[in-house]
Amino acid sequence: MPHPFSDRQRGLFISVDGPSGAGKSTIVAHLEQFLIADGEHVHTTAEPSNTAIGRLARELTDTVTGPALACLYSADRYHHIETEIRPHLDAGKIVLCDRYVPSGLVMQRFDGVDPAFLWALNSAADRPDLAVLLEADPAVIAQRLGDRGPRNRFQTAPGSSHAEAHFYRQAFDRLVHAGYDVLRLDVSTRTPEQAAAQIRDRLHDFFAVPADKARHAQPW
Ligand SMILES: Nc1ncnc2c1ncn2[C@@H]1O[C@H](COP(=O)(O)OP(=O)(O)OP(=O)(O)O)[C@@H](O)[C@H]1O
Ligand SMILES: Cc1cn([C@H]2C[C@H](O)[C@@H](COP(=O)(O)O)O2)c(=O)[nH]c1=O
Repeated sequence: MPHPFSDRQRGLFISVDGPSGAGKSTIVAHLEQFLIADGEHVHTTAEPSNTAIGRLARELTDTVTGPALACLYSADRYHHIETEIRPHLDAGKIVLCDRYVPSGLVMQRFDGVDPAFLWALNSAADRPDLAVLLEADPAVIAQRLGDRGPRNRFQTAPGSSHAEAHFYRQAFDRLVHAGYDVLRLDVSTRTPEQAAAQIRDRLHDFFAVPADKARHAQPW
């Protein structure tokens, strides 16, 4: 049996992003349960965070647009890193984050914000040990959103699923260029359980790395 993650001196930071309705929250919940069953110490969080800045960002998303909203989300991200993500990593936990930098590179594109500006805002955020990007056929996403109902203004624009898929492809290139370890996972036909199991299997690669040599999330 490989050593449990918890043998590591510092935890692991895993982010999960992807199109609205792709299944991020459902998959993160399954992954958390799998890891807990493996005996790991897990802290699950999300962005926008459950702090004053995060709540403000969520509340203002329908009325504030463009660079102002992008700054609000990145302010929330840096505060979230400082007050929640790093402390739990320092305590040796696996931190699962539902939306992170990739969402910051994608969602504000709907308001026409320059991708270079978005990268400048987000480039100093701690790099996850693994950034999972969910992908799905835009028609499948549109169907899921139709069944569930839109939750934000980004999901109501016609063709939003195709635009979001395009923005995510560009974000993938940016992140890989910046040295992110990215796992792309197509969830068009996988169940959420299958997707979570695949992420857990990918995390097993980290077992093989001795704690003192393990890559830590570093500011980029
Ligand atoms: N792999 C899947 N196959 C079929 N349905 C799924 C799958 N994953 C999620 N769903 C369903 O799609 C809907 C959206 O899932 P979920 O809320 O987890 O997505 P999300 O990416 O977190 O959405 P949002 O970005 O809006 O928060 C839910 O009704 C969920 O049950
Ligand atoms: C991190 C982040 C989030 N958003 C927006 C996108 C959605 O409107 C909400 C999150 O909704 P969820 O159902 O809780 O996933 O926040 C954003 O615009 N930019 C960001 O960086």
